[in-house]
Amino acid sequence: MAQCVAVSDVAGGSKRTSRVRVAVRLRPYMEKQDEKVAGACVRGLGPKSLEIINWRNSTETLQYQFDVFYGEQTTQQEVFLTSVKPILPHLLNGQNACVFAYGPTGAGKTHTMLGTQEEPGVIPRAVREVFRLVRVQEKEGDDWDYTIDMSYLEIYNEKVLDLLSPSTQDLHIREDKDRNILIPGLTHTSLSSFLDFHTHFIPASLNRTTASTKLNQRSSRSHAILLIKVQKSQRIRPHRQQTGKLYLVDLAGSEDNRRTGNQGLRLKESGAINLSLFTLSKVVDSLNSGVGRVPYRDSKLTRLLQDSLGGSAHSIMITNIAPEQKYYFDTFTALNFAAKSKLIVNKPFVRETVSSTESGKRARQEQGYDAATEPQKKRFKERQCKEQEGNPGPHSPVRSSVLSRLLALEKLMMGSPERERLNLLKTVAQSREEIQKLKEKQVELEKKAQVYNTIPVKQKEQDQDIVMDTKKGMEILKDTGLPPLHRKQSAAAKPKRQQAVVMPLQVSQVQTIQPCAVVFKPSLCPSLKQKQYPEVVDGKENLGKEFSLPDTDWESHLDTSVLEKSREKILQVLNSGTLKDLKTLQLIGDKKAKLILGWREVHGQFTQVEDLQKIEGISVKRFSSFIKANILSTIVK
Ligand SMILES: Nc1ncnc2c1ncn2[C@@H]1O[C@H](COP(=O)(O)OP(=O)(O)OP(=O)(O)O)[C@@H](O)[C@H]1O
Repeated sequence: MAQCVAVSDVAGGSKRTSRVRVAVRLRPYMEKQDEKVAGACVRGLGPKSLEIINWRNSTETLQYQFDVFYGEQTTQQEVFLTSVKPILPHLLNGQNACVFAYGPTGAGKTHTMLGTQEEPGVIPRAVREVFRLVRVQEKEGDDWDYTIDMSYLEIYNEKVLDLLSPSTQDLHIREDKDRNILIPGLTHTSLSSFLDFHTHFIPASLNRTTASTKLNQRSSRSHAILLIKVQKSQRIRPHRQQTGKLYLVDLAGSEDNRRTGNQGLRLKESGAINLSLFTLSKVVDSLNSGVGRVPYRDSKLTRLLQDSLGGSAHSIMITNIAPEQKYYFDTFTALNFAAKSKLIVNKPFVRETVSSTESGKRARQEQGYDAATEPQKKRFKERQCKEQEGNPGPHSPVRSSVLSRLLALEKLMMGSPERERLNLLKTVAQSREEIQKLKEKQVELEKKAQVYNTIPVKQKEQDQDIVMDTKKGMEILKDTGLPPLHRKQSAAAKPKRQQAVVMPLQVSQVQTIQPCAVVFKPSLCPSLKQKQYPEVVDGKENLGKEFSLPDTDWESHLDTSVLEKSREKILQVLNSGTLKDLKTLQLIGDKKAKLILGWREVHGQFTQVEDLQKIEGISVKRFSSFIKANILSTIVK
């Protein structure tokens, strides 16, 4: 019978828990030219900390503390030596270990895990080290026989596919009565050396589903999980057996479909990728809070990683991030996810079996799943090694005292709720002030324009000359395409662009929709001014209140640049707004705002405002009311 023995019981030492170590790796800038122009949005502060601009308030930065921070210059060897090598000896003691690379697409996960021939990554280095450790044990002549085997699978579009025996068959994930996770039919290939591993791994890697997206020429479209199993069997009585499993996981990247340019199948793949990563984050949340059911079953990925997260494994998560401004929100999300994962506590335990009739029977049953595909296993059968799945039992309950200590730490790290609230209030107050100033400026300019209309033509011409004299004025006149009088007004009325750059870190400031100085088509100006638009109650879905311009051609009355600007602003709020920001949009109430946040979490950013129609309950008609209400409210305020 399988016995779970706590490490402390085996070693006789003090009770220890092992938490998931979290490392963050920043990849170098890919385009040096871009680096000079835009600058990085994130930077390291020390060997464990980094900072990123706070998008809510660009005068602040958010600082994060992790177990390790690897800057752009960090080599593959340093990553391996400091984060991965230390956990590998546990495999030879019947414990599990897991290394997984997380992060947005194109941030360097595959580089970290697989690397290149010149710069091999974690996978080849770790497998080589496992063989070295086993050889050392064998040389020392202990009482154990060791065997090493591998399985390699990918989760593509929520299907589990065998990469060692490629087929389109979706393998089922089963759980036995001891809550071990099994995959009947998955190939287990015995390995005799590192070279042997290479022979099987390289062609299998080519079976992995990759495709080109706008952001990454060879983007991984699946989660790849390599499983290395070390089994040891005692030669003498009582013939104990231990199994240690090493999971090496290259997760597919979280994707922002606006930037990946995904469509059709790519979009579907992306949906599956984001959904499983979303579930992964829910699992992490649930483990951290220590309450409720942990939703491992909600995705294949989390089901397979069940014993690596919150379970028995010694885990390290390497979060890969990119420095470019265009990755800002992906980086921000990845860092927050990583900060959550840091709070998980794993309690390692040894999986040990004592050879008996019962265990022998069970081992034969499990072997039945994959014996046909393993000719090399015969070599090891000579050593009379019976396979025993080494999956751990139910995940150890996270100790509440540790959790509360860690949660308190998180609170400190992320800033207290009070502080957050004050910051939000400050932002709202600043926005209101800005709106007020813009309104005043607009009134003032309208007055000037009226006075201007009463000035004799000659005087107007002189004034125009003044504008035309300056280069800037020339550009403005050219841009607006309006008669001189209007042009002059619009040029002056253009709101000062808010400084978006904070040196040395830079980020574009996200603004909630604010009234801006707008350019009406001349014919529309008087009519718009006369119209009375109903106030839409802030944060409520006022479906009954419609603007009185006709539904169909209202856009044709507006200048295209104004329309574009308004749409851009709406899109910006949709993609970056908080729940509160979203509720400032016309016709978006609490429910819709939450649906938008949920959609964003799963699918990434909206490519265009029309994407809103993909959200449940937003029909074509409702969308057209939404767009009309929001554009017009921006203009009329
Ligand atoms: N630390 C690094 N040093 C040098 N180049 C790197 C580093 N990290 C990533 N790169 C390069 O950046 C590009 C994207 O990296 P990679 O393919 O590993 O990203 P990814 O996160 O795995 O993306 P996806 O999820 O789309 O597969 C590759 O050309 C890779 O060689």
